This record gives sequence, C-alpha cells and structure tokens, in this order.
Amino acid sequence: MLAFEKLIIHRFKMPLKHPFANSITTIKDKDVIITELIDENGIKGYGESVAFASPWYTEETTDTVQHMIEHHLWPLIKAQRIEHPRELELHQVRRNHMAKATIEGAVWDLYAKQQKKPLYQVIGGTTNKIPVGAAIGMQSDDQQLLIKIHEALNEGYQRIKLKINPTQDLHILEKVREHFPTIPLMVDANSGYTLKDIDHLKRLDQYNLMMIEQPLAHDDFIDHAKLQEQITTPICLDESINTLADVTTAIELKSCKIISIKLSKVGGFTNAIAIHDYCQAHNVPVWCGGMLEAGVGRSQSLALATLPNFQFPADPGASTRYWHQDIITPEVEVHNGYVTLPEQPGIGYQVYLPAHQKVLT
Ligand SMILES: O=C(O)CCC(=O)c1ccccc1C(=O)O
Ligand SMILES: [Mg+2]
Repeated sequence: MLAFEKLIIHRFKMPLKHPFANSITTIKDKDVIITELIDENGIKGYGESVAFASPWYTEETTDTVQHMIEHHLWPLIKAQRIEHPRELELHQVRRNHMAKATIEGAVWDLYAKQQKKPLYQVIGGTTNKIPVGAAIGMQSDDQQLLIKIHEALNEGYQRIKLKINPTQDLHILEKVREHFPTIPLMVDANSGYTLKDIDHLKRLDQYNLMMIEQPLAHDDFIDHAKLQEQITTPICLDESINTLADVTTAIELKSCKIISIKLSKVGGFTNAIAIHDYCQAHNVPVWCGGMLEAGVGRSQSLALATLPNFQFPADPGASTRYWHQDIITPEVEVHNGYVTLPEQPGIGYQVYLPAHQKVLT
C-alpha cells in the first residue's frame, strides 16, 4: 500500500553548461524543485519540477509549481491510501500538469522501490536501452552550429534537432545539409510561424526532415491541419499536447503525424501512458521530448521512452551535455547513441541534493 508520511521540497538553481536559445528565449539556468516523498516505512521516491522560472513555454513556473504542491496537491495526496500509482486522484485540481507530474513521478518512483523493480518495468517498458538524439539551440554563427552538430554526432547521438525561426531556417538547413547530407535531422519552431508563412514553410520540404515540431501557435490544431495538408514534412505537435483530449483532437483533425510526449506537460506517467497507448492504437508514432531536465526528471522521461510506441531517438541525453554536475550518480550516460537505464529499483540512480529544503507533513 502507498501511505505517504511526508514530502520534502528541495529547491535550487542549476546553471546550464551552455545557454539554450530557441525562437522565444534563451535559458541560462534552471530553477529546479525536487520532491522527496517518504512512506511509512521510510522508503523514498523522487519527482522533479521541470517548469521554467518564467512562463514562456507553458503557463506554469517554478513558483506556481511550488505553490500548487504546498497548498493544493500535497494536502490532497497525503490523505490518500492507494494500492497503485494509477489510483492517485489529482483531478480535483484543474490543469497545473507540471506541478502534478512533480508529485506523481515521486509516487511512481516510491511504488517501484516498494516493488523492488526498475521504474521502466513497472510502467510497462519493454527495453532498458533508449536511442537518443541531440537538441541544439540557436547559435550566434553558422560555423558554431556546424561544430556543435559534428560534436554531437561524434558522441554517437542518433539524430540532430535544430531550433529554427522564420529568419533562421532555410540558409541554416542549406548549410547543414551541405555538410551532413544524410543525417537524421529535425527542426523545432516553438510556434515561431503563422499560416501566412505557408509558402516559406513549404520550402523546408526539400531538406528531408524527420519532422517539424510545433511550427504554429501553442494552442492550435486547425491551422496545423491546414499546414500538414500542404507540406510533406511530418508535423509533430509539442506545445499543443497537454492532455489525451488534445491528442484525440490532433489525430481526428489530422493536425500532425507525430506526437511529442513530455511526461511533465501531460501531468505525469498515468496520463503519458494513456496518450502513448492511444497513439499506438491509432498508428501514430510518439517520441520523448526534453525539458533540460536535471537527473530525476531526465531518468523519468527516459523511463517513459522505453514504451514500445516511442519510435524516434529521445531528446534527453547525457547529463554532461547540460550540467557541470548532475544531482544523480551515476549520471545519465550515452554510449553509441543509447542510454541504458539501470536495473536498480525505481529510477535506479542515487540522488544527491543541496541543503535547502522544506518539509511538509
Ligand atoms: O534537450 C532538451 O532537453 C530539449 C530541448 C528543447 O527543445 C526544449 C527545451 C526546453 C523547453 C522546450 C523544448 C522543446 O522541445 O520545445
Ligand atoms: Mg519542442
């Protein structure tokens, strides 16, 4: 049985090794919350808030996540006695998916540790070996970008994702394809375009891209469907996907051909698994997007990516690509383009946290 004794909130900043620039903002550091959930026998489960300090990507921020956990989610959860994490009831709180995922991830980790099984097996994963790709932020010059791509390929990453916007796309792709004509390549626009750019977007078809992630508005389905009709590059929705209902809408309207599932954005494992299963039943491939996660969130996103309908290399790669020092040991490592998850119970990594903490009982 899952009976929760206390929740410890750890909050701290982690500077990124390299600033990560996209069509909207540049991220220099991460405001991280780690939740440490402790059961009546002292077994601990961990979750991570992957929200950013400002609401540029979703409406949630680190502050709103902390507020929701302290004032709404922990009071809701601490009274619940359940046999399995999927019985956790969070529907009394609308949305706030990243806050929910922060606590829900800790419940799954705790449960897997009680069962003495790796988290990826508990969620139904079929392998512990996950192919990974590298997401490269916008660079100040083209030469720098080519170097970064070269380095990632040398480290074994199995596909490259570039951030684009309407003024930094065609000439960059031209250069990249000139140097790397056959690498698996995709782009992410983070809603940088509108349907008025349709003729421009059609020109991306010539670069043999695996997909274009979220070209249009963060909450749109109809314009994406109009665009998908006109371009051959598969559209992948990221920002538009927050719920299973969003996925059913996207598939029904043919707004995309691929879905990016982010564990945090859809509110945790139970919802993510439901979305995965729905997409699988409808022959729509999914893949695992990244959130510049620290080790706890990274290991949980990768655990999710062991489900069978994850069909493209995942975004979350080696800890060392992002952090001077991660909060887990061993750190997440990539060998020959794969992360191999540990077979230890739960997330399978030891967690080391800075001293600042707040205890909720
Ligand atoms: O390497 C990563 O973790 C993913 C990089 C990335 O593209 C991203 C990072 C932060 C927020 C949103 C996105 C995105 O996929 O749009
Ligand atoms: Mg994206």
